[in-house]
Amino acid sequence: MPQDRYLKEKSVAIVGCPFSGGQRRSGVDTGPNSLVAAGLIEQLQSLGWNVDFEGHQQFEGVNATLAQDEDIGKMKNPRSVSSVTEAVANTVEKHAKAGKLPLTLGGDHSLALGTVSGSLRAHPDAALIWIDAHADINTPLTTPSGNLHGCPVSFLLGLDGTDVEPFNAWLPKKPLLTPDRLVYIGLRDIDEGERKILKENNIKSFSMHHVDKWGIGKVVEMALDHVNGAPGKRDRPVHLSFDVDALDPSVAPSTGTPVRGGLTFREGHYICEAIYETGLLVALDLMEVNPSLLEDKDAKQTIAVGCSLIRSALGETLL
Ligand SMILES: NC(=[NH2+])NCCC[C@H](N)C(=O)O
Ligand SMILES: [Mn+2]
Ligand SMILES: [Mn+2]
Repeated sequence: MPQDRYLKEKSVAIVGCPFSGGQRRSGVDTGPNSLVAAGLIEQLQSLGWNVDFEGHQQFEGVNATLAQDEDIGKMKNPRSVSSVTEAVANTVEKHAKAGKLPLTLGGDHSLALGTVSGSLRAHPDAALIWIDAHADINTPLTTPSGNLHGCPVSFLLGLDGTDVEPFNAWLPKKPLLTPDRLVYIGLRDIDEGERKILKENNIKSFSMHHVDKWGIGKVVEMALDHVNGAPGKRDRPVHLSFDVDALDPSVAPSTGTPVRGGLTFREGHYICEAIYETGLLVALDLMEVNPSLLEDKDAKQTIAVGCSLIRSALGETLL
């Protein structure tokens, strides 16, 4: 049993975020409730975790804001995304500083601007491991869609174009994250502007090509080596942000932006297991589960996979 080095006790705080304003398909806001209704709390308790859950986040007034949230430049719903992510940052920071592991359930991936900000306030040296088909590193200038779920990482790094209203009212002037503490696994759909950003900032990225070439075991090892030094020397806290669309659509079909050629069921779970084994995990996001897409059986399958990824990241093993 690995030691959870940065946690005061074996406590997980569930931060359910019923929010969909970072993209344009409705239903992803019902993800958190579906995961909890599928028995997630009981499952984590049986793994020996204290589970702290006081109901999903309320996001006071967000529906009214969403209804009249005019674009700023290319950004869609900027005020809603900004106020929600600011609130999530405060919640995640509070739990992390209390020595608990915040588990954020999305909702769309724009929420990670909040979760990672919160983690980094509590653990300034933390590394970010981003599992996704997409890099979500567009800036307000490069975004082809205007959807802010494609942009959270650029804000975390403080890239050109991210010093914009309303976000600059709460994001720090000096970014909390540096490119050397970020690594991607699972990429297979990135935009032209993102490709340039990844290159220019030297951001370590393992695409599906690399997973095929080296296998998932080696890829996770290299990812940890990059953000966290060689085994034995690893001590940086890790924030794991998992977009369920990293998995192949045959495994996790109910998500807003599926891309074929993704991680298998086992590859996805292996990543979670290996990161748990480091004992360094301090926060986990499970994002982009959208149960309203497709048929009921696809939704059920995606929710079940979401729960089992979370269990693996929180220590479930076979033997
Ligand atoms: N979190 C996600 N599913 N992101 C998809 C982003 C898609 C595209 N790169 C965009 O910026 O619009
Ligand atoms: Mn994605
Ligand atoms: Mn994503």
